[in-house]
Amino acid sequence: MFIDVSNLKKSYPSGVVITEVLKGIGMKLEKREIGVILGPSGSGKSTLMNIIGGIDRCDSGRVIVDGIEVNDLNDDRLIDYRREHVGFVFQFYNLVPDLTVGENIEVVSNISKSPLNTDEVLTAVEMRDKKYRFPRELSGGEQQRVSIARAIVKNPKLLLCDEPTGALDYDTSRSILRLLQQVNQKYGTTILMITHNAAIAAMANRVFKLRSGEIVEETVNQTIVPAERIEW
Ligand SMILES: Nc1ncnc2c1ncn2[C@@H]1O[C@H](COP(=O)(O)OP(=O)(O)OP(=O)(O)O)[C@@H](O)[C@H]1O
Repeated sequence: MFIDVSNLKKSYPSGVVITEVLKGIGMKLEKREIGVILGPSGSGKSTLMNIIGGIDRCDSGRVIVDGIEVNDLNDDRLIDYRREHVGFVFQFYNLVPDLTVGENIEVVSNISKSPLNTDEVLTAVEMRDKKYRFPRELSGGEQQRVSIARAIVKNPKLLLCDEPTGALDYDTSRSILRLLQQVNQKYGTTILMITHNAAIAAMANRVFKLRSGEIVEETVNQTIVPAERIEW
């Protein structure tokens, strides 16, 4: 099992009370699968993803990613884990405005152990011809393509996407989802994606529905729908 989460709990203090945001989550995802997390706002989706990605820590429970017991890592090892194994894509692209597209990717590849070639990933996301542009010269969809290139250049085992199409229009969203499916197939990257859009679940192997910090439904799709055929 590539991702194996069990009995994961996390609370945050809010004022004088402590709110339990994750109430004993269990979930599994196989290597090379795409998993989608659905759930209403505030249900704990980002918290769960951030703990799997080593951005945040759980209070109790276990998170094992490709044999690495993430919850046991000290701070230095957690940084190494994030740097070597996990790519992140967020709703907002977080590109460095003063660097070109190519440079935005190279800042990551320069600190990676076994990076892919910058031109290769730019070609994979169909942005090779925009290598010398600055982020402000790109559309939202193009910026998201660059942020996906930046996430995959380190050749991560795991790509975590938090509402990757949240700021994009319909057609652009579908092209980004198609790109994520291509990355999954081309590089064998396991992908876990948060979305509000239930239609997107059709492109996933497994779908986890989260409500108030609990997984209330898990679906295994027998047929995976290509992103370009998904409509909403
Ligand atoms: N650092 C934090 N400190 C305190 N409370 C937090 C913190 N991070 C998240 N929370 C709370 O935890 C709950 C779950 O937040 P989370 O961001 O995981 O939900 P979500 O399902 O991803 O929501 P959305 O779809 O709106 O992004 C929310 O009530 C939020 O206010």
